[in-house]
Amino acid sequence: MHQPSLFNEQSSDSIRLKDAELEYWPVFLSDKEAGGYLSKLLKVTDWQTETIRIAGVERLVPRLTAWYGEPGASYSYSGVLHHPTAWNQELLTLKKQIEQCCGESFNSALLNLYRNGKDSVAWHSDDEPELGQQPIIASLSLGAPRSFQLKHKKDPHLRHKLTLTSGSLLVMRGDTQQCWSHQVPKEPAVTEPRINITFRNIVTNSNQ
Ligand SMILES: O=C(O)CCC(=O)C(=O)O
Ligand SMILES: [Fe+2]
Repeated sequence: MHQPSLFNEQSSDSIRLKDAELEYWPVFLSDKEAGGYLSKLLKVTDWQTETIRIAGVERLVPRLTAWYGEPGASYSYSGVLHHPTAWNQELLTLKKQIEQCCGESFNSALLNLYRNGKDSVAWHSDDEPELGQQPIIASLSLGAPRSFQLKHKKDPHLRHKLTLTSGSLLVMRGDTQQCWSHQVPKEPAVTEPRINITFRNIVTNSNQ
């Protein structure tokens, strides 16, 4: 289904999956705009190397991460509490554009840098209590196209795969996080970097 958006010229596709609400804008930003943001954010972002503990063993997370947002939008993942870095101009501009497009507001963003195809994110859902009951997550991709896979938690044969291209926007709503997991698998043939930014709304004392 191809629907023109009310707010910009780009059109979005609804991805029809049981127990999920997914909307995909293949060209939210032009190639040129996306390339500009990619090179700027590669440079200015406060990239961190995180560790996670799996079965008692500390391991490096196979990507770099950064957490931005309003003061107070703290978020714990992998057992660590993250305080946000203040928004920069690029992220504020993107946040505004995305908010207008999808009619939601966000107070924080998680940035992931996949340096090449050896970097990845394993199966998970973004269902931390700080994100509220039915989290709305807007995921912007810049750089190398990567595969994004979804798997139904109760019906694991139900799967879906899409390629997130540079400048694309994927919005996940409703029961998507509760009912589905997602991952970005390793793709050894990919040599170029990719940044993914997920805009999120952390429930804080002032906005609940
Ligand atoms: O890189 C992506 O497309 C997804 C990242 C992701 O799932 C996350 O940050 O929670
Ligand atoms: Fe995620």
